[in-house]
Amino acid sequence: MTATSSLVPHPSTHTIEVRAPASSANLGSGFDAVGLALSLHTTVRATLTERPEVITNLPGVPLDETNYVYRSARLLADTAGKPLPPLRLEIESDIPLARGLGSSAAALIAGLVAANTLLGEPLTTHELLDVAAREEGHPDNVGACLLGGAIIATLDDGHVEHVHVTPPAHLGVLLVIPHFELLTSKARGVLPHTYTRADTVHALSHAALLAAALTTGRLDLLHRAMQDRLHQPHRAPLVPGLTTILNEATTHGALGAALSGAGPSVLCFYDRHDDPTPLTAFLHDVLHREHLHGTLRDLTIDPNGTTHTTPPHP
Ligand SMILES: Nc1ncnc2c1ncn2[C@@H]1O[C@H](COP(=O)(O)OP(=O)(O)OP(=O)(O)O)[C@@H](O)[C@H]1O
Ligand SMILES: N[C@@H](CCO)C(=O)O
Repeated sequence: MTATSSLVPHPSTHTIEVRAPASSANLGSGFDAVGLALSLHTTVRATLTERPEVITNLPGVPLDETNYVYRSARLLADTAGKPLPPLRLEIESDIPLARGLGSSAAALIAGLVAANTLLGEPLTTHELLDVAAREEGHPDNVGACLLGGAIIATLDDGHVEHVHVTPPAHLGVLLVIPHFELLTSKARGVLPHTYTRADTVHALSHAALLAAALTTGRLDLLHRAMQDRLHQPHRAPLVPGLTTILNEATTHGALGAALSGAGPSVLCFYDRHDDPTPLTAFLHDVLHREHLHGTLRDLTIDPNGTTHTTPPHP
């Protein structure tokens, strides 16, 4: 069922509920190229209405049309060349903001998908991915959020090419989520503008190995493949405990460790066939030693990506 061009809502399509997952970008060496969808979610219920309205459980985000979800819906309408009718947005999220877990990508994708559905699906899924990647500047978080599982992607001239990977079911994800925010803009601001040839060769060889490890399910390669010199060493001063976790997590049972996205969360992969107790004890110990308040979460990989449903009409 499509919305009419006069935007008079059809009773069955005037509300749409979109569920978008969290994501962890980079996985070490896949800077701006690799993303993994995780089992935390932002849910947006969007309704065509008389006046713009935003309701949310998130602290500190705008409650008007400047809200990022609303701006994303407008971006979709502008890209499709259609007017956006006033929306009521009910946003609920358990993705903590500015922790390297793709909260902004989930907000962006949820707004794009909600508006695309309400306006009669003018854009294909791949076009949505292109719009989202152009908006964020990189395809890693938005690709994983939209498609689920893991994504390996490039962004050239505004267009994404990607390979979608379903990681093995026994790949476990432990996350240290510090109780402080780190804006992506700040964590990108500390990165150098140029790199040596040695660092460039290190980066491309490890990113290639990471892509191969993910696509073939070679979990034994993750630790080596996730090694990175492009961003993590430069961001380490912003994230207490990061260097210790990167250097020592595998000796406590991790398959590999990385800064999650732009941080400050830190991700450890582990094998669900193994007992994670030594790894969780180590991570708690790092938090304690660094006097860092944070939460340890054992998450699963979201295989579905962003989904939408039309709730029953009251
Ligand atoms: N559901 C939402 N509604 C409105 N604004 C949001 C929402 N989710 C995120 N944002 C905005 O995005 C900002 C966080 O974006 P930022 O890119 O810095 O971090 P992140 O996406 O959580 O982490 P990363 O990109 O490293 O994975 C928040 O401070 C807030 O302004
Ligand atoms: N690839 C991005 C993810 C955060 O948006 C970065 O590390 O800056």
